[in-house]
Amino acid sequence: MRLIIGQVHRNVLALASSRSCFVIGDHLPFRMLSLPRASGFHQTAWRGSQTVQDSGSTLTLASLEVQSKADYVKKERMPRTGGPKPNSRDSAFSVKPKKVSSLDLKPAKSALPKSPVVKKKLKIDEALFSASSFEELGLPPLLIDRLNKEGLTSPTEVQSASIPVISQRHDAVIQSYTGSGKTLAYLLPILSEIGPLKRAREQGNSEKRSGIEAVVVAPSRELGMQIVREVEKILGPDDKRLVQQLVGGANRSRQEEALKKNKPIIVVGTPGRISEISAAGKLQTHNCRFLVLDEVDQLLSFNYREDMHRILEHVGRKPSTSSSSHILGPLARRSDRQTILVSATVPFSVIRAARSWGHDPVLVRAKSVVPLDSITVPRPMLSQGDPNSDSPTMSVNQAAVDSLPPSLEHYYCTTKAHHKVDTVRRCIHALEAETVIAFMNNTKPLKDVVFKLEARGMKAIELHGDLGKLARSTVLKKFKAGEFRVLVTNELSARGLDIPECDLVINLDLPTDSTHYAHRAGRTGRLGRKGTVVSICEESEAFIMRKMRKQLGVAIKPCEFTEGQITVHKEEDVE
Ligand SMILES: Nc1ncnc2c1ncn2[C@@H]1O[C@H](COP(=O)(O)OP(=O)(O)OP(=O)(O)O)[C@@H](O)[C@H]1O
Repeated sequence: MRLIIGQVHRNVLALASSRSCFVIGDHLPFRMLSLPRASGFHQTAWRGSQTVQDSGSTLTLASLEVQSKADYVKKERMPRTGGPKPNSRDSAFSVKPKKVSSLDLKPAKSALPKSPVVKKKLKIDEALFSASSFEELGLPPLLIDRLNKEGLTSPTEVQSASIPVISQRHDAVIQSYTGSGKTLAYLLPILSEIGPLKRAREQGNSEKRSGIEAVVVAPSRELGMQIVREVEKILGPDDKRLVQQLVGGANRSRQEEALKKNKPIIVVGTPGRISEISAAGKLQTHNCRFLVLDEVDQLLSFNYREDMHRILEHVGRKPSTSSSSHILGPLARRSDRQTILVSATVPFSVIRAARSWGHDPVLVRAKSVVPLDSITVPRPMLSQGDPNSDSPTMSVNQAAVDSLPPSLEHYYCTTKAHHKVDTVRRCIHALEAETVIAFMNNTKPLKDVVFKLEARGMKAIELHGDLGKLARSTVLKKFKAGEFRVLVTNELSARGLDIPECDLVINLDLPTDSTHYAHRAGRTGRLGRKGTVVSICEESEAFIMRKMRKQLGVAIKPCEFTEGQITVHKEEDVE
């Protein structure tokens, strides 16, 4: 059976008006952002303070020993005066009907294996694209040429909002749902300023810089390499040596040699490797203008504490000779670099961290830009003492809600543990899924599932941290090329991984919370394509799915797979 994913209806009038009037929150006059009029940059007609939710567990900069302003003004949430709520499903889309991106029309790459599975192309949702063009956003002509050569002709909504803000040198937190184009949302304004495609400066107005000008940090090797490919694609074959990967698991001395020989302008890597090479004195980032933390909420977690501390302390910070900077601490030197924090899930702890960098930081979403100072502590945090209030984790859930692409369908089904693999097979057949990512929590049972799927005639391959870097990239290459139908993996692949053809995500083990659910789910439905998420659990775990449905505010429908069909139950039938 085929699933029919309904078109998202859009409120034409509301959005048309949001394009013509740029209403900024009370705290930030329009001129403060000094954005080019022609940018087509806008926000919804939504005024007053915004609330971003807090995570009790995530580390803040303060806990990384970076001084924080910590001025959490406990403002009551202001009523909205009109226009759609920024995170509402409908408001996540623009109005203008547009042509399908030419990316979909691109011929298959010649590097494919000899007999690849011919997969159907999933249609990109054209509504995800912004009304403004790359030209209107003020990108330099050379950069636009390169984008066009790669089939990128229109910016997405979040790119349209981010590019002018970053070009105006604001520190920014970029939040938008998975697969909405956040990588280019920060790379394009950076590559407008550095490297061979940058905008021409008026004579006498050019800043002389040398060395590394941008550092991008990502939590996994896979995501790091994916960002490197994206930069290489834009720089083009002649200049791709100007980006250097510094991911863990790869040969460190080769990376150090490449830094010396190629003189890159941008490095992309994982926290451990970047800080390791920096500590060894082989990576000079004092002149760096941009520091990007992709998947920032994960990077600020405890695991990365020491490495992130070093990166935040060194990137874009001149070695200090005066004693004053020691007295004043990191805030005294923070204006040297522009800091960009990116994630689909932005808990309040990230907002708090970003505030400590100052430099007019703003929160950028697909249709809104607000100063961070106008964002208040979320309601559950204010009412922690209230015995009737939900726990503070409720606040993390809002971040997860914001990150879910609207084009997804969610289901769950129950089965006995030893029938799970059969259920996976029946699910894939019933949904006619061609590119499936199945998530599990542990590595050992994961290998078992691959073995059982293969034994049932389904091409499956494993991806997890026990594999070396080379093996991991080979697995991904093969899976992307269509040699395997199912990728069985763990949390390693939950963030950032971009496999546009993925039409089904299966949770073979339930994710630990709604944030993990959201990131896993986001591996499908990329760029508004259709996507389905099926969680397979035991009867005794069904309550978790019902709880998650409540927290995420999306319909996660109970279902079963029989005779090649999906049967969707009404919730009352199973409760
Ligand atoms: N303007 C554009 N036109 C066409 N395709 C685009 C455009 N911008 C980005 N894409 C493509 O959209 C896909 C998703 O982009 P990207 O990986 O940056 O999403 P994301 O928002 O960072 O997702 P996640 O939150 O999962 O990391 C990629 O394949 C990317 O090449």
